[in-house]
Amino acid sequence: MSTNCEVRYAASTREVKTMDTKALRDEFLVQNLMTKDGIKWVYSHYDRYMIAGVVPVNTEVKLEIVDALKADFFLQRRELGIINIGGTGVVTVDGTEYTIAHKEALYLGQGNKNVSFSSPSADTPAKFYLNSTPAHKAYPNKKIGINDVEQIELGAPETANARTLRKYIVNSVVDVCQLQMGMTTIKTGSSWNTMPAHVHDRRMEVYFYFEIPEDQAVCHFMGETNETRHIWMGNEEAVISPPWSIHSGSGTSSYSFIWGMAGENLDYGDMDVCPTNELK
Ligand SMILES: O=C(O)C(=O)C[C@H](O)C(=O)CO
Ligand SMILES: [Zn+2]
Repeated sequence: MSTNCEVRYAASTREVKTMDTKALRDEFLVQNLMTKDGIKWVYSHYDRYMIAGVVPVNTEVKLEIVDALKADFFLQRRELGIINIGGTGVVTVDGTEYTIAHKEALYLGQGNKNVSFSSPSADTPAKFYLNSTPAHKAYPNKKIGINDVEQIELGAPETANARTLRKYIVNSVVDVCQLQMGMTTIKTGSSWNTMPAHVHDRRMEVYFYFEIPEDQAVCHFMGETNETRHIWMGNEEAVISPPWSIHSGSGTSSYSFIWGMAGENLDYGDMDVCPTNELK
């Protein structure tokens, strides 16, 4: 079993304007996240947000401390959101087992010491997507089943942005310090997520794209509204969105993504919408 952690520093708007394709991808794109029998973390200096994937197949995978945290245990000063995009899995937290089915979630508050991930079936392993943020208070752990999520329909076929947005870890569903997570699925025939685009300088965000067919891709848009950039993304890849950046995408097929964010407030609706015809 292995745990590793890559640290990504925060880039400024001035720096990003000068980046070529490789530099942009190295800075913001996160590939090969879903690690079999191990955990790969990316620690972003934007709001000290941590992103990981774990696919327990043959062994139980422990949530191990990483050096970047300089803590006694992983959740000593952090909270953790977990969404399972694979087969049914089990998360064991200080002796309590939570069975997490496909597209169910678990919130773990600050202070939990022993956390591990396992799959009842190696043929259909769980695929846990993990986001973690600094926490100042210990809120109770909570499983979020499919009936607990807040679901809203957005967009329309006429504007190719019809999609279903599901809020899993938001403060109207579960008490949190700063973490918010949810899932958006684009309807067949539509391609755009988060269009009209928005910026929320109060919060950074991370998108994890999945359910992209093998031979298809999503073009993710980022940057300032008058200086946008794009990153082509494949299945089960994540992209870091700085607080000053738009985050939107258009796929060559339908797809889903998990959004996660943290920062100044817990107000999901706090967004500055960018008029579509003013994007450059
Ligand atoms: O499709 C959308 O719109 C989204 O999923 C938007 C994200 O939830 C978001 O950017 C929240 O700030
Ligand atoms: Zn956003």
